Amino acid sequence: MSISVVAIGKKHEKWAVDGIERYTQRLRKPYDLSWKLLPHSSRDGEAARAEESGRILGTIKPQDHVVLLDERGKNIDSPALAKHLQSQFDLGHPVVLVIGGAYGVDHELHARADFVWSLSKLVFPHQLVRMVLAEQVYRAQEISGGRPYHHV
Ligand SMILES: C[S@@+](CC[C@H](N)C(=O)[O-])C[C@H]1O[C@@H](n2cnc3c(N)ncnc32)[C@H](O)[C@@H]1O
Repeated sequence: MSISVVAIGKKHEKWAVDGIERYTQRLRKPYDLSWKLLPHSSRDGEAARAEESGRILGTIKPQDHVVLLDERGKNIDSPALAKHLQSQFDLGHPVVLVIGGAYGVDHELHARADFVWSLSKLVFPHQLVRMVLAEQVYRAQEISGGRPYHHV
C-alpha cells in the first residue's frame, strides 16, 4: 500500500517533525508513507506555480492515483478517506498526495489530479498540511483495520 506525499519545500521544519514522526512510526505494513520534498521556485506568482507544478508532475507516473490537496476541493470525512485509499490499494494503484507551494499549483497539475481534496476552507501552511496528512493516513489505517483509534 504505497502512499507518497509530494510537497514543495525541502524538509520538514523542526516544529512539524515530531508530529509527522509520531504518526508515520505507527504505520505498519502493508501501509507505507514516503515523502518527496521538492525545492521551491526562486520566482514568484504564476512563474513559480508553473515551475513547481512541472517539478511535481515530473515525479508522477501514469499508474499513480493523484490526490491534490487544495482548499477549494472536496471535503470528505475520515471513513470516506479510508475507503478511498483502500479502493486504490485494491486496484493496485500507488497513491500520491500532492501539496502545492506558496502559490498553489497550475491547471496542468489540476487536470492530472484524480481527486482534489480540501481539508477545510481555511488555508493552512504546508508544514501543517504535512502533519495532518500523516495523522489522517494513520487514522485511515486504523479505520480499515477495524481498530478503535477512530471513535465517532
Ligand atoms: C500555503 S498553501 C498555498 C495556498 C495558495 N494560496 C493557493 O492558492 O493554493 C500551500 C499548499 O497547502 C495545501 N493546503 C493549504 N490549505 C489547505 C486546505 N485547507 N486543504 C487542502 N490543502 C491545503 C495546498 O496543497 C496548497 O497548495
